[in-house]
Amino acid sequence: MTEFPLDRSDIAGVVLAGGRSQRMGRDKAEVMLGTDSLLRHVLFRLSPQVISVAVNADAVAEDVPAVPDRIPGKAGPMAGIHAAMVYGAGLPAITHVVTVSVDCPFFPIDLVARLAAALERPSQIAVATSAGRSHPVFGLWPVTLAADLEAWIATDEKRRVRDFLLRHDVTEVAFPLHPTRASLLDPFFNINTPDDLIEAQRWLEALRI
Ligand SMILES: Nc1nc2c(ncn2[C@@H]2O[C@H](COP(=O)(O)OP(=O)(O)OP(=O)(O)O)[C@@H](O)[C@H]2O)c(=O)[nH]1
Ligand SMILES: [Mg+2]
Repeated sequence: MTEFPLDRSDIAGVVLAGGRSQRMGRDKAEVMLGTDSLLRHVLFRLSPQVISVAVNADAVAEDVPAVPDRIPGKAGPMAGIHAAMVYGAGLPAITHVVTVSVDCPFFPIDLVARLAAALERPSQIAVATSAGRSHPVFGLWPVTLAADLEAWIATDEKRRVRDFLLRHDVTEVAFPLHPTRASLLDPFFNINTPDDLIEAQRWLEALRI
């Protein structure tokens, strides 16, 4: 039974890194931004926010558990979110998993605290928004939704995270843009291409005091 408010010890974090990185041309988890890989940036941000971390991928270079997809095929990030839910359900005392994407190194340091504070019911999902856009891979998910998500993925329509959310009780949490020395950084800035990586390097510089 979920007790509210949720506490850090109720939540496991899973980094979604199971994509093909086709636009980048090499595994985004291992791409370097400054002196660290994108995966290390994301793990540094996520680890203080949750009781334990894992990575949704077949194998991981860091010393954290790998949580492979359990559903083959074209479910995309939904397969990763499903694997995260099943993983969380198997851990003692975990009621929720938070998912973040390996290609967003600047996500908020209060992501989990704010998503958790927004939840009003055990079955509710919290997702992040910024600048009026929602970021459904940055979600806080009850692990009890795993079977429902698996059944939904198994039907043949086109599957998008947004469509799954439309069928559920969802609360959206708006995060502000982050002031830097240059201009305002969207904390969910997403690195897909080599050009995005160059832009991320500029943001990293702008964030340094
Ligand atoms: N588990 C899993 N995660 C995925 C899959 N496809 C994408 N993702 C994840 O979803 C998030 C957003 O995906 P994209 O930005 O499209 O990343 P990507 O698919 O690796 O990159 P592209 O091949 O260039 O589209 C990333 O965290 C990916 O790792 C998939 O098939 N399985
Ligand atoms: Mg993709």
